Amino acid sequence: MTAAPAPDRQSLRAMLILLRPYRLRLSLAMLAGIVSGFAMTALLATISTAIGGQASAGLAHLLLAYCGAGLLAIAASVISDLGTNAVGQRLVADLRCGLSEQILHAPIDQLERYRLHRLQTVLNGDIDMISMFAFNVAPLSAALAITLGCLAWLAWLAPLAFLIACACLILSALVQSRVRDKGIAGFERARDDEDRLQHSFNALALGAKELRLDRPRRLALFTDEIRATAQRIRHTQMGAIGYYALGRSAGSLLFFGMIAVLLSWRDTGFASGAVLGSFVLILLYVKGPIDQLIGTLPVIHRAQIAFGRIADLSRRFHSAESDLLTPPHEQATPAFIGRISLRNASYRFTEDRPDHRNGFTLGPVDLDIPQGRITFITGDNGSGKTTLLKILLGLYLPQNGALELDGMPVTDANRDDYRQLFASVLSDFHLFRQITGNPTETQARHAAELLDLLGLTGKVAIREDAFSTTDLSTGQRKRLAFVQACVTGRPVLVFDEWAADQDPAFRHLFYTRLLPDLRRDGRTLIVISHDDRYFHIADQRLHMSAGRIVTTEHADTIRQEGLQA
Ligand SMILES: Nc1ncnc2c1ncn2[C@@H]1O[C@H](COP(=O)(O)OP(=O)(O)OP(=O)(O)O)[C@@H](O)[C@H]1O
Repeated sequence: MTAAPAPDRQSLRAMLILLRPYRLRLSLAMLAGIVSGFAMTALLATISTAIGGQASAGLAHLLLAYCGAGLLAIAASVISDLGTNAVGQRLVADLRCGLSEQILHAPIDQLERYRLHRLQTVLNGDIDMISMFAFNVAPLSAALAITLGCLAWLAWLAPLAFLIACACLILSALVQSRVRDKGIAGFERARDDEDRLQHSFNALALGAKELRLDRPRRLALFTDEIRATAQRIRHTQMGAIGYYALGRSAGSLLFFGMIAVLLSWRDTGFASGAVLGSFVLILLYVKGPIDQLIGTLPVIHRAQIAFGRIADLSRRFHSAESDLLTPPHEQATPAFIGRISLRNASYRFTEDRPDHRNGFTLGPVDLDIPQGRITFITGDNGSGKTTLLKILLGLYLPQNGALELDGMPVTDANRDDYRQLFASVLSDFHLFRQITGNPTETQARHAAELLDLLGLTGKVAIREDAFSTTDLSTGQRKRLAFVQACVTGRPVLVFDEWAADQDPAFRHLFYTRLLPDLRRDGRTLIVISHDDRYFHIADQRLHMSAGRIVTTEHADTIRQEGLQA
């Protein structure tokens, strides 16, 4: 697994790029926050003037200024909060949709390499972090405005005391910047561990049965992975937050020290007692916004990491196909006339698995899948049958050679139309309850017939274009997936070891009735099979070994062999 880039300038840039579409609204919300902050400062100045008795204007004037500033502070703060909330909600919704769009467009092999658990952490954890950040932006701008406004007021009130306060704040900022780097490094390590934890959570949920049966594995998963990672995250986050808390405490110490110094110089005459009183009062008030600014730093830094991860995901998924979400009526599905072919095609897994150190190369392969015929792909485990199937389905792009439909190359421009020719039941299929593409009455009737033939009547019904349930046994689920594939009306049907989970009766039915019926209907069938008893029903058999097609047999030969056997 490759680590994502560090949250340096790159992730800051990623953050700014992702925020770019919202810059106007965000700026307005921040502007409202700044107005609210300055109005609050004006309110404080009015109070300070009243306390110090420095007002040349009358009390009525002061009261008017007080009410005006107060109302403006409240109104601007409400506008700022609502504005930030709107931007935050929109940003999160857009990120969710944008990432889903990217995943729907991502080439399948890139998705497989990225891994499910890492996708889950980005889609959940990182987006949550960004929404937290978004809700902190406007209050942050108000806090900044209050801080700046108060500092300006303090400078006017007592310039010498202001210089002392500035020296103290600069020292405090230096301390904060030292702890920031340590904190960020901790957050980055914790974010890597979040990926690991999600991986373990998936094992927990998906491997529940195996874990219940296997005590050593269960203990290892819980103790060495989940507990160890959760504790490591706890320690790392605590350490990182601890650095921020340390910096904040050092800042507070300096702050209170400064107030003590100022008060102890009260009698040296650098400011009158009343002015000093107002000065300290405002200083104490401004400590709140300053703490808020400092307290939000961890959120900003963690959001920066999250923005970096999202940008990293976008960088990894490169798709040359840009219209996968175009509504169907704008897409022309090509009429399927003849054959699907591979010409000198090869594919290599670019990232080696630990159990396959030298990688796996399929091909070069030359083949033709004739229309309206049954093609079997056979061969040992690991010989490349599923990989070949994924290339034929247009899911993996051959790195060399070409995939052709009726002699015309399948390209980025027409690959998605090409894929719409297929319906499949792959070995790791996902069974959707919804029947795809609003089935017609004839299709629904066909589905009901198939459900009956496959022994599913009484278990599954069709209601409102969906199957009533998918809670079935493994073999039944595969039979239901078969029904799904057949009723789509797609011209090419693909089955990856479909019969492997079926009892002898359904296996027999599949090879001797269902496949021949589909061929009679003009469907083209590509079937991965290990059932040598039924090889004779194929019109063509491609036998694979070590990534190559080593023999291609046609109907006559296959049937002759079948008879001899
Ligand atoms: N995503 C992947 N990344 C790296 N290597 C892979 C990946 N998927 C498959 N392989 C490797 O490619 C080889 C061919 O796998 P494939 O699934 O095509 O074989 P198969 O003939 O369908 O096997 P089986 O009969 O067991 O289903 C295997 O050695 C496998 O380790």
